[in-house]
Amino acid sequence: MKVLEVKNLTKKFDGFIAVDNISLSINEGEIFGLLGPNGAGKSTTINLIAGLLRSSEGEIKILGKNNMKHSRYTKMNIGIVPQDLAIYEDLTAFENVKFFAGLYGLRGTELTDRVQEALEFVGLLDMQRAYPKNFSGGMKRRLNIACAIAHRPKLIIMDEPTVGIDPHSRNYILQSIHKLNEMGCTIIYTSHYMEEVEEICTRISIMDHGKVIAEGTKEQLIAIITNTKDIWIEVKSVEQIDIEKIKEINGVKTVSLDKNVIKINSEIGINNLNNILLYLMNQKVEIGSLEEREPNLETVFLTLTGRNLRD
Ligand SMILES: Nc1ncnc2c1ncn2[C@@H]1O[C@H](COP(=O)(O)OP(=O)(O)OP(=O)(O)O)[C@@H](O)[C@H]1O
Repeated sequence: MKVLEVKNLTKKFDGFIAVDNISLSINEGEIFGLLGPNGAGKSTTINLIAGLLRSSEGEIKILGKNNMKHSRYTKMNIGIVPQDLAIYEDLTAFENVKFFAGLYGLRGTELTDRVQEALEFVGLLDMQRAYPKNFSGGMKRRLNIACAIAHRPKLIIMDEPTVGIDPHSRNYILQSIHKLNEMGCTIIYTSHYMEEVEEICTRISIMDHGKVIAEGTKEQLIAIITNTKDIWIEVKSVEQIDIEKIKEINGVKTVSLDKNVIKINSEIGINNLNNILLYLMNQKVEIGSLEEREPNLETVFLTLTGRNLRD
């Protein structure tokens, strides 16, 4: 069953195109990743799906129904974990989840049970009477998730839920996504962290400048650049390096600098390592280490756009 169908979706803000004619189709049970740098249009897409923004063009169907014409039905079936925390500091953890679950029409003991179930799910049941103002960033984020799931939505949308939180909470959140998925929820997960998307998502759309530039499983996306390899060279200093000169070396497809690591994507079958090293030696660059790596989604993004995901 299709949980979400997006057809030719476009959103303009005063003439600026934030989402540019994208189409997506997400099946029940998927953990779908929207990967892209800041400003790619991920949050706008999510706000359109959630019915918080009206599209300029295109159609969105959730569980087969148009999200604007059947807004109550679709809202009942979606849980949104927004990028910016949406919790009330002067309500307890319990009252926060109760407030959001109440908006979905839950009442009485069913409401109390669902609130406690959601708090238990995110590991905050012991803290139900505490006020979130005393919570760590990760705990607030987990409370935000509890608020989004208490009404047991079929589709859960998480907008960069691990930004700025400690590793313990991060792992907790990633594990909870797997658990929600095992319980039958379909998940849309946006991030500009390639590692997370690679780790948890069954299928991924790469967005840039409002467009979907590639879509598939991690393996399918990497197959786009299967005839290449990555060479990472750690150097002591980068001042003497001219990236454009390395790009001119036969077989080199992309070159980027990540602090003091030169990341080169190069065609397989062309032995150009000597030339690359020769260039660096001529520039009197001291080499710390050299590593050949399997390409990952970062390389896919760089190959497709010429830029790093986290520029
Ligand atoms: N209400 C708005 N009015 C005008 N421009 C907007 C509005 N909302 C978003 N934009 C612009 O649309 C583009 C896409 O923004 P969006 O927040 O969807 O990107 P994103 O991929 O979610 O990035 P981030 O991770 O930074 O949130 C950006 O250039 C942003 O400045």
